[in-house]
Amino acid sequence: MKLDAKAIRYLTSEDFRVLAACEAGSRNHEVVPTPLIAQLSGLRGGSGVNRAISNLAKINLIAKVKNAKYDGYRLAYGGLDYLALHAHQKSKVIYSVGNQIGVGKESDIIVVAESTGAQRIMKIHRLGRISFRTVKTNRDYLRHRSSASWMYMSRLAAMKEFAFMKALHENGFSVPDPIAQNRHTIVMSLIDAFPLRQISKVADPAGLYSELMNIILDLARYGLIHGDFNEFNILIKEELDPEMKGKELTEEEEDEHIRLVPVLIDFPQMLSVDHVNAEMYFDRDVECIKRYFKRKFHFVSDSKGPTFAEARKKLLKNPGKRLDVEVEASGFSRKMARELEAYMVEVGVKGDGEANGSDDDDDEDEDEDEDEDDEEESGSEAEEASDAHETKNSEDIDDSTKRLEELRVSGSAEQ
Ligand SMILES: Nc1ncnc2c1ncn2[C@@H]1O[C@H](COP(=O)(O)OP(=O)(O)OP(=O)(O)O)[C@@H](O)[C@H]1O
Repeated sequence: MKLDAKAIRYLTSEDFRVLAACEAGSRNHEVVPTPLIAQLSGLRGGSGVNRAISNLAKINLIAKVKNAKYDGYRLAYGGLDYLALHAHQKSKVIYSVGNQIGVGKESDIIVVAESTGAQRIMKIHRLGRISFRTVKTNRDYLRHRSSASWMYMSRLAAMKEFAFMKALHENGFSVPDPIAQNRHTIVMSLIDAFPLRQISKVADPAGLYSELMNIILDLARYGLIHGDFNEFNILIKEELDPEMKGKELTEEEEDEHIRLVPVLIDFPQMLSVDHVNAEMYFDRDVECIKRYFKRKFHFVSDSKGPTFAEARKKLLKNPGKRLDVEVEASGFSRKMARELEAYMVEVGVKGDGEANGSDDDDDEDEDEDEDEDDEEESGSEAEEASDAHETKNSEDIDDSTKRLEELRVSGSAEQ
């Protein structure tokens, strides 16, 4: 399921039309019959369609399936990736594709660039990765689309993440710039930073801790709970104090004037403060930071940390700014939110459900082991991070710049 963009250059506009036809057909066909693909592609003459089909199947963008009644094809993950990439390329959001820098449980994180060479991040949502076989297919939200559900759920996750990132960005929260969304992908600015998980020393843990708690409270003031507020989803940017910029500083002076700026990422599980379990999610976000600071930085705050009641009070003092309501109105409807949530709870995506519960336990064990080494800080947290949370390092990104694959599509000029 890894994205390999190399073959995109050799696809013609005809190939893309057939691929799009396969996508369209799979909305209501488990296996899309070959004649329907031909019809939906709008291409006249069978030979072109057949050539395109065999091309696409050869590079695994579609897969042949023999049904009891007829032969046909289904769109593979790679096919959906190419359709999304092609769309981003046509709208000039992406010009080339570089390294994969992160593999989450439900996403791939890839460095891409626009034509000027400026780097961006593309996040490909892959909700089907935690096999749909674990999901009972008699669920309402899957009943009519059992094979297309990975596509649908991944698209919902991307839509939701983009809508929230946009709302947060517009309201001054420190999040990546949302650039575009297509199908199951979003494109955002690249944050040159490490996840909190990889930061081994913090000069002022109390300061960073209270900043993070303030973010949780600010979100609630805008009607929102992150729902997965943890050391993987908080990137820490190092910024020089504005008044020191442009001055010649020694390394020590520079260290003294560096500020740690948290940038929040990963929003598919965000929820409203009106959610039935809002308090539980709010408390879990707070607890997660408390626990992490204790374990990692041996920091325990004097205060108990914010409560949901306090957050509510803040919200009442600042009525009118409800991003949960704004996002709903912007197109990510309540029905979509429910469908995505039902899926996430069922398969244990994010903080929910049993599957994730056991993950948390694993993480706990792993971190306890780490604790023993903590006195002699190894500084190699990145290597210790689990595969599920493989993360950025600057070398990967530099390396990626050198190896960007251009996305020129042979037929694209005609379109
Ligand atoms: N805009 C960005 N700039 C730089 N790095 C990023 C960006 N977005 C994501 N990353 C990197 O990719 C990693 C995974 O991203 P993210 O948490 O959004 O994916 P995920 O699939 O939800 O992960 P998981 O479910 O495993 O937590 C992050 O920890 C971060 O290191």
